[in-house]
Amino acid sequence: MKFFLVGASGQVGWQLRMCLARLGEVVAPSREAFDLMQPDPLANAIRAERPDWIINAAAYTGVDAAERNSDLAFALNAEAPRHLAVLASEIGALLVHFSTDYVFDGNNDSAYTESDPTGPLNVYGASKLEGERAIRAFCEHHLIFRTSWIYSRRRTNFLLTMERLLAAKKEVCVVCDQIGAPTSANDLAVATTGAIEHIVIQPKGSDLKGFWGTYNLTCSGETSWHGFAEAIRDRIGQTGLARVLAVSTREYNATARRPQNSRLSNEKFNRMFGFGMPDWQSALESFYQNGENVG
Ligand SMILES: NC(=O)C1=CN([C@@H]2O[C@H](COP(=O)(O)OP(=O)(O)OC[C@H]3O[C@@H](n4cnc5c(N)ncnc54)[C@H](OP(=O)(O)O)[C@@H]3O)[C@@H](O)[C@H]2O)C=CC1
Ligand SMILES: Cc1cn([C@H]2C[C@H](O)[C@@H](COP(=O)(O)OP(=O)(O)O[C@H]3O[C@@H](C)C(=O)[C@@H](O)[C@H]3O)O2)c(=O)[nH]c1=O
Ligand SMILES: [Mg+2]
Repeated sequence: MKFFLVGASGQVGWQLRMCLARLGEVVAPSREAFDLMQPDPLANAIRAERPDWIINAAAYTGVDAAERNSDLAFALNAEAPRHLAVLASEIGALLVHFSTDYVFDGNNDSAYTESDPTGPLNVYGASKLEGERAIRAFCEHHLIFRTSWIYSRRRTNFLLTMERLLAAKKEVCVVCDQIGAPTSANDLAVATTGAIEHIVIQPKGSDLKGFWGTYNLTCSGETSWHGFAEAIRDRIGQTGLARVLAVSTREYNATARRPQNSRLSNEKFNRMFGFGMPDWQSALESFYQNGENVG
């Protein structure tokens, strides 16, 4: 089995490259080999490789920056997935794509299910929603995993920002009124690989139709960004770290609006694939105890 992985240098892509190798050959060209903004070289590379699966872990993930770089966000998060979906259909490949809690407006009282109405509050969320729609429209055999609050040792993420601020400052102000589930890139890659494996091992001739579609996929449980920051501080366990002060979304006043409720129900994924993600606290514990890429 052959996987063509786009975005292998990102948080999720990096972990996927290692996890997917368990199931088959992973072709993961570097950014130098192609740019998602130029669809032709990428299409040629994919046609030449003829992968069984195309995995898209690339995206424009700067949430605040997207507010002023809307064209770039839509090019990478909506146009590029559309090209990949058309191509996947053309060569008969199966397509895996990732989306976000930020497709929702956050006004729900309970955890979002896959069929709840969307309503992005920011450009990043709107561009990701358009990417989802393109994939559904152009490639029937797809898996879209909506995840949230990803952290890893790579690139930029809230955990790395907190580690830096906690060591450098006396006080760090963090919003306490946005609720969601921190999710380790490693756990997400393990679960994605497990889902693919579950499909691949279905008896020959099985109808796979029921598997295709959109799934929430996050660590289980919930906290606020403030709760996450406190947990990070506790896990670091050094003395002399900054205090974590709770502030409201209004007080923090970020550039982009973000949903108050980012909770995603994982019930559909757990039911369809027969396993689930760890809770966010034990995932964070394992991240600090064991590092990434174990187990
Ligand atoms: N980060 C998060 O908290 C969350 C992320 N997601 C989604 O999960 C997926 C993975 O996110 P994450 O791992 O954090 O992303 P990262 O920002 O860590 O990585 C982005 C990847 O996209 C690649 N990329 C960006 N622009 C281009 C381009 N023009 N051509 C080719 N490749 C490009 C980057 O390559 P390069 O190294 O060359 O820049 C990198 O490999 C995305 O779909 C994201 O929307 C969903 C919810 C939460
Ligand atoms: C750095 C920082 C952020 N915050 C707030 C701002 C915001 O409401 C929240 C998170 O801020 P960040 O900018 O770190 O994270 P953000 O870029 O909003 O993270 C999002 O990224 C995209 C890609 C996703 O898909 C989402 O699931 C989510 O992970 O925490 C503080 O309150 N204090 C701080 O010191
Ligand atoms: Mg950010």
